[in-house]
Amino acid sequence: MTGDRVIAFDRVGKTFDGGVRALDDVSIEVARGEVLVLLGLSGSGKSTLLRHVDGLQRPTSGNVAVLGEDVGRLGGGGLRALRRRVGFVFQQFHLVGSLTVLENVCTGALGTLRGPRLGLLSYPKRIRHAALERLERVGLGDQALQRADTLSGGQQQRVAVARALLQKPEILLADEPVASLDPDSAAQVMSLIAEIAEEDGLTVVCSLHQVDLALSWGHRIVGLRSGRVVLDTPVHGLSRDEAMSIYSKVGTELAPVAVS
Ligand SMILES: Nc1ncnc2c1ncn2[C@@H]1O[C@H](COP(=O)(O)OP(=O)(O)OP(=O)(O)O)[C@@H](O)[C@H]1O
Repeated sequence: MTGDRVIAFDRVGKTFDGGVRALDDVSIEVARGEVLVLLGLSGSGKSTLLRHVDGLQRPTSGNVAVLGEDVGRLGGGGLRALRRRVGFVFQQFHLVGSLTVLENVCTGALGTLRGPRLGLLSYPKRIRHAALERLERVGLGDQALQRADTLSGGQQQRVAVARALLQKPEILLADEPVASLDPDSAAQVMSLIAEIAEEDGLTVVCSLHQVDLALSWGHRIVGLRSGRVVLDTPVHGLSRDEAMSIYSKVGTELAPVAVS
């Protein structure tokens, strides 16, 4: 790993109230521009790991460093500043269906604006322009003034990606961003994310359940099982069977593979 590392988990453990050990001794580093895909069974800790990157959750033990900040030690102001540099896309797109597509993208700037906003014109012109530019980038410039709930699922997720990109994040977190989409739309959204990552040098950490998409669009796969890293390897040269073995519930644990 070079000095261009933007995320570093050092022996991170997370135990929730009630005793669930969601992350167990997780150490991973992510380089700038890398597209890292998290794979693992439901409940293996993928969402919990993502939520530690922008401080939505804090480790019980170990250390999380993101963009040079020790996330566990950040206070409210520090966390808000970090979150302006880290975009998040979720499985459920979290758009406001009754608002236009463009206004939904504008809401991505709310963290930088004072006071509430009501209506598209309440956003500064520079924000509206930037939002339209992001929409064009995801291929939805023509739909800017449509209600968000008139779009297909794939289109809505592309709006959510545009919203996440509004603040020019350095890291994009995506928690099962294509789980609700049909295979074609899923491939489109993943290809879009990978393309933008490549063009902007954006670092992406994305959880997926679709191994084929992970192999097509990821640079590297980290496999989690019961909160532990059981596979950490570049996608190049990884077979589908090796990737699928993350999901086997029985048998020996896979040895973590060192990443150069
Ligand atoms: N806030 C919480 N309080 C208590 N337990 C939690 C909390 N969040 C997650 N867990 C538990 O931590 C473990 C890991 O959950 P997590 O959501 O990170 O898994 P996941 O791999 O993202 O699953 P999925 O693929 O279903 O989204 C699970 O056992 C889950 O029930």
